[in-house]
Amino acid sequence: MIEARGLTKRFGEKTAVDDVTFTVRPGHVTGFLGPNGAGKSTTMRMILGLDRPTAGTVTVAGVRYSGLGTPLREVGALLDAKAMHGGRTAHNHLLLLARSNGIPARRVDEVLDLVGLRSVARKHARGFSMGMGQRLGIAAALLGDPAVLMFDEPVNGLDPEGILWIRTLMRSLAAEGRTVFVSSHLMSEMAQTAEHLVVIGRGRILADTSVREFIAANATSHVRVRSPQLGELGPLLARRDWRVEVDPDGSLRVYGADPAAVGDVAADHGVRLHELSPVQPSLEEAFMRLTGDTVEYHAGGRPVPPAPEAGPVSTAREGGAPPAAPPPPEASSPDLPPTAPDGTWRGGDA
Ligand SMILES: Nc1ncnc2c1ncn2[C@@H]1O[C@H](COP(=O)(O)OP(=O)(O)OP(=O)(O)O)[C@@H](O)[C@H]1O
Repeated sequence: MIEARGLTKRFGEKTAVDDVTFTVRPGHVTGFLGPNGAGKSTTMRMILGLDRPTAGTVTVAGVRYSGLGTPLREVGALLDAKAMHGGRTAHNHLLLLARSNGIPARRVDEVLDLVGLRSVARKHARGFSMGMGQRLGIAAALLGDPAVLMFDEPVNGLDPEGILWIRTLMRSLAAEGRTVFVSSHLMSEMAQTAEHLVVIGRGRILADTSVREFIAANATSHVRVRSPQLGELGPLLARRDWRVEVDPDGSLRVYGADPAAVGDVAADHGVRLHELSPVQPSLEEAFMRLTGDTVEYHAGGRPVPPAPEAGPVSTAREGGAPPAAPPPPEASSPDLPPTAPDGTWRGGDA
């Protein structure tokens, strides 16, 4: 268990972590999400005693990191896989760590086996690929067989096989009853790995909830519709109590309706459909919606799709408007009547 209470870190004028309180529980993978600069690494560094909190406390198994006699036996962490001594062999690197934490030398071979590095155990780590470096970092984290594990961006730079391996490993470590806390920018990956989320933005907790509840609270399902007669169909759908948006590829998103109801409207008016499919919201969509106005570093890219006006938003939201609506379709098809500036249809008069 990791417990942060009122945890705060200021670097001069900059408040990197701002009065953060959360608990990471054993038995499932907890994802730690936030835009760049949100305060994830600083929080993890404070958990590991690498940064001293300006205020508040954080404990592992009820004890501050500095109070842990043999820390590797309590908490294993992968913060920066490149931070190891490249001049040592993988075996020696782990052996030194084991000795300084009172861990028997035989455990080195066990973890090398576990991460698949046994065959390169006597090679210098400086010659390792990114994936091998990550595996060695994970071997170090597992060395003391700790009940608490933390991984900062563990799948960074890994190939699909490596990503799958880490996902399976994290889930099995959690299934053994360990506390697994992992940060990542890869939403699709987190959606498959984590059951619980702690979301941070500009140093503050934005959400602390299950993945399922997080998606339900911050994004809404819709029906995707493609038709060669969108010019007729769009206004017909918009006359209902549904919100209809046009995607850049010319398909429609219908919020508030189920596919059967949309299909019935089309059939009643003799409109042909080429696609009618329910779309479940993704973790990425929910994350972008919740954190959109906490992002510190923006690229000039396409804004996130909006959820319906009446759609639920997280009660943990710090305030401020949801992210901007998408622009109208770039190239208007002859079959598409004009849309409103927010990309929605104005029903009733087309
Ligand atoms: N040693 C430091 N000195 C000054 N500012 C710092 C220091 N470390 C972090 N910061 C600032 O604190 C904020 C939080 O940084 P942090 O690295 O914790 O964010 P993060 O969520 O891990 O970001 P990323 O996803 O980009 O890794 C940022 O604005 C960062 O510039």
